[in-house]
Amino acid sequence: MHIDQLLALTSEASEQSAILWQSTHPGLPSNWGQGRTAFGGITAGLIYHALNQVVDNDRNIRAYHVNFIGPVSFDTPFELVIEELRTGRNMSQYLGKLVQNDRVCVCVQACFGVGRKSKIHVDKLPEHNMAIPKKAKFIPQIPKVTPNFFRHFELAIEQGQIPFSWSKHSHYHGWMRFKQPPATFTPTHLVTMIDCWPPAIIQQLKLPAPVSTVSWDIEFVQPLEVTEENPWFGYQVDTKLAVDGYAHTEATIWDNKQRVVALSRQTIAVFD
Ligand SMILES: CCCCCCCCCCCCCCCC(=O)SCCNC(=O)CCNC(=O)[C@H](O)C(C)(C)COP(=O)(O)OP(=O)(O)OC[C@H]1O[C@@H](n2cnc3c(N)ncnc32)[C@H](O)[C@@H]1OP(=O)(O)O
Repeated sequence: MHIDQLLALTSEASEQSAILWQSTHPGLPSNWGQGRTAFGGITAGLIYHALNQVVDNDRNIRAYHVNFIGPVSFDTPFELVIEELRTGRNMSQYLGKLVQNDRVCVCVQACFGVGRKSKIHVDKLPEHNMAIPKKAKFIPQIPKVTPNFFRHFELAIEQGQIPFSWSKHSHYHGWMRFKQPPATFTPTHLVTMIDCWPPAIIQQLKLPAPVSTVSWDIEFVQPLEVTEENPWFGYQVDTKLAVDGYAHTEATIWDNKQRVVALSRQTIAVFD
């Protein structure tokens, strides 16, 4: 099922109180799965989609913190619950939860803010010299090894090796995009897509092993300006530390015009 069809299955947010909204969703098919759970990008993206229904449109997403608390089962309905924690003149902060069978599986704290005039201007954002690819690079679809959700994305890996290849590297450089273009590319699509990269450390494994993102911080440093139907986004990730079964990674995401659109940090649990 295409991402836009999945998003469209979300019910309109019903107001439970002045600060609480709830949407329902009939459940995710297993072809959006990553092992026993739903792909983290789609669950974080669905919460963003629900948030977008209630946030004032004068404010843009600034920071998005996600915790993947427990597995999301396939073909099982869930609720998307949004609570406004505070709205001021400039900023609004929300809590978003994906609740399945009365348990919180994914929890988000999101921070939206209006752009303001400021005398402070610093720009030390990184640049890259990767050329936009003509097409995706081949990644084998191996049953029980390549996660099901992976069929919805295309990657062009420029540096780093494919997962489980006993690589010495702990970084990836490259490009990503949807295999089937979304009707309109929105921040929901960006949130969904960034998580499709293999965690950089799994290229070091000799054999397949379960890996799960447990915590994810995204900072949206500039608003999206999408000018193409299905743009490539640049991605560079490095592992800062991997020890005791946890890896800590830091990534930069560029649009196809070399503008940094997001900075991303993840804590990843590896069960090797
Ligand atoms: C050669 C070419 C290849 C090409 C290939 C290309 C692409 C390759 C891309 C990869 C791309 C991935 C990257 C996506 C990133 C997300 O989308 S991950 C999905 C989002 N994250 C989640 O859903 C995590 C939700 N949280 C949790 O499930 C739990 O809190 C945690 C993180 C597993 C914590 O573990 P815990 O407290 O020990 O929990 P518990 O329920 O007891 O489970 C532990 C067991 O789960 C297993 N487990 C952990 N994660 C999973 C999983 N996803 N599925 C199944 N079992 C799992 C562990 O191995 C462990 O097993 P045992 O050792 O007990 O047998």
